[in-house]
This record gives sequence, structure tokens and C-alpha cells, in this order.
Amino acid sequence: MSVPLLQAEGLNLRFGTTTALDDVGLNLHPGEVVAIVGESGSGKSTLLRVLSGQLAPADGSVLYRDADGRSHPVHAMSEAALRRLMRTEWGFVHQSARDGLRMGVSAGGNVGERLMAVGARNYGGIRAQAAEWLRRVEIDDARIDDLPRVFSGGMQQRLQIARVLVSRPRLVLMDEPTGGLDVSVQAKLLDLIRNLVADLGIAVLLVTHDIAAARLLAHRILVMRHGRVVEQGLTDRVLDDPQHPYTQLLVSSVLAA
Ligand SMILES: Nc1ncnc2c1ncn2[C@@H]1O[C@H](COP(=O)(O)OP(=O)(O)OP(=O)(O)O)[C@@H](O)[C@H]1O
Repeated sequence: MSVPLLQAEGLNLRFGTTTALDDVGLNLHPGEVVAIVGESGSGKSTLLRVLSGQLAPADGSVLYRDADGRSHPVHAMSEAALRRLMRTEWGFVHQSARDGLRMGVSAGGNVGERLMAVGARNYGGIRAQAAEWLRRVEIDDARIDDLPRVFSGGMQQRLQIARVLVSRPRLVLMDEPTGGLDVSVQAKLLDLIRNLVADLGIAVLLVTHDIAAARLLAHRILVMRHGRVVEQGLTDRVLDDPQHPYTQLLVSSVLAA
């Protein structure tokens, strides 16, 4: 198997008396999609924030292997180096498109900015790529000069995805990317994400409480409860033959719904 892109070991973190992460470890390989599932408060978002260097753990380590094959301990990197990674090799898709888009900048500008961050300078080329990416996420490119605030929730989320993927990051962290959208809009968005991620071969860490989204997108699943990984494995194995009572409960509650 390939060398992991991201390797985390022994992560612990408490907030006061709350244990948010309890000895969490994970490996993510290039091109792999891993879903982190669990009920509200189980530590999923905290784990994403620790893995991406936004929050330091009390113990444990996170190693990122960059495009040149060098390993970086994420929590020993300077803020500037982390910001650079976030603009280039990494991407973050937020639950709320408002957190991931610049609402006062046009749709094309939102996509083009990310290309400029990785060195693109030719205005015509940037605009053409922005238009192409709007089409890829099923937004009419005639709307390239519109502000995101006039878009529907689903369109804003698709624009956020175009902004993140246009620079072809190696690793994308997604925190409930379909949360807050209508069910029919969610299904369309999940399908779009699945196709783009497979086409581009991007590694994705997806935080979700939606088991159906995890089934559709992920190769592997980690189940978290009270800050611990209680079960992990290949998606079909975990969902069709859950071993831990908590996973059994999660899966049966979806089947019953
Ligand atoms: N900044 C903080 N200060 C204090 N407690 C926090 C903080 N961030 C998270 N927590 C607590 O840590 C635990 C894990 O929270 P986290 O947001 O990671 O869970 P989650 O699984 O992502 O939940 P949700 O699905 O609701 O977003 C919770 O008990 C939460 O209240």
C-alpha cells in the first residue's frame, strides 16, 4: 500500500472536564476517502481541527507528507507555512458556504482567487478556468460575474466546492458539506462530490453524521463516540456488519428512519 498522506497517532484533547479526543489515530492514503461518523458532540469537528493544525492536541502527533515526499509534523509548522498549505495542497469545505466563500466577490472571482494563490497570473486563463469549473459544478457560466449571495444554498455549496477543487489540492477536509440543505439538493451534491473526487484522485476526510453520505462517498469509515474511535474499517464491512454496539445502533437507527 502507498505511504500515508496524513498519519495521526495518540491524539488526546480535553475541554475542561469534556474529553473531546481520547487516543485517536488514523491514516489517510493518497486518493482515499475516509468518513468520520458519530453523534453530535462525539469529537468529529475537533478531530478535523486538530488534523489541520488549527488546534493543538494535549498529546499525540499529526504528520503530513507533502507533494515532494517530505514529512511535516503539522503542529510544529509555523502559521505562515500552515496557511500556505491551506491555500495550495489542502482544501477545507465548510458546512456553511458563507464560511468558505467571499460573499462580496463574484462567483468567478471566488474560483479565480484560489488559482492566483497557486501562482496563476494570466487573467484570461484564470477566467476561462473559472468558467469551466462553474460548469463542472453545474452552475451556468453566464453567472460568472454574479455575487454568491444571489445563489441558492445548493449553488453556493457547489461554488465553494469549485473554489476548493480548482487548484487540485491533494487533501480536502469536509465538515458536514451537505448539512442544512434540502434532501433532494443533498443527494445531487453528494453525487457531484463523488464524481469530482474520483476524477481528481483527491484524498478526503469527510465529517458527517449522515450514514448514507458516508456509504456513498467513503472507502473507509471511522466511528467516533465520546472522543474515541470505537470502530473502523471498510465502508461496506462497517455498515453491513457492524461489530460495536454503538455502530449497530447508528446503522439500525438509519434503517428504521
Ligand atoms: N472550544 C470548545 N470549548 C469547550 N468545549 C468544546 C469546544 N469545542 C468542542 N467542545 C466540546 O468537545 C466535544 C466534541 O465536540 P465536537 O464539536 O468535536 O463534536 P462533533 O462530533 O463535531 O459534534 P457536531 O456533530 O455537533 O458538530 C463536545 O462535548 C463539545 O461540546
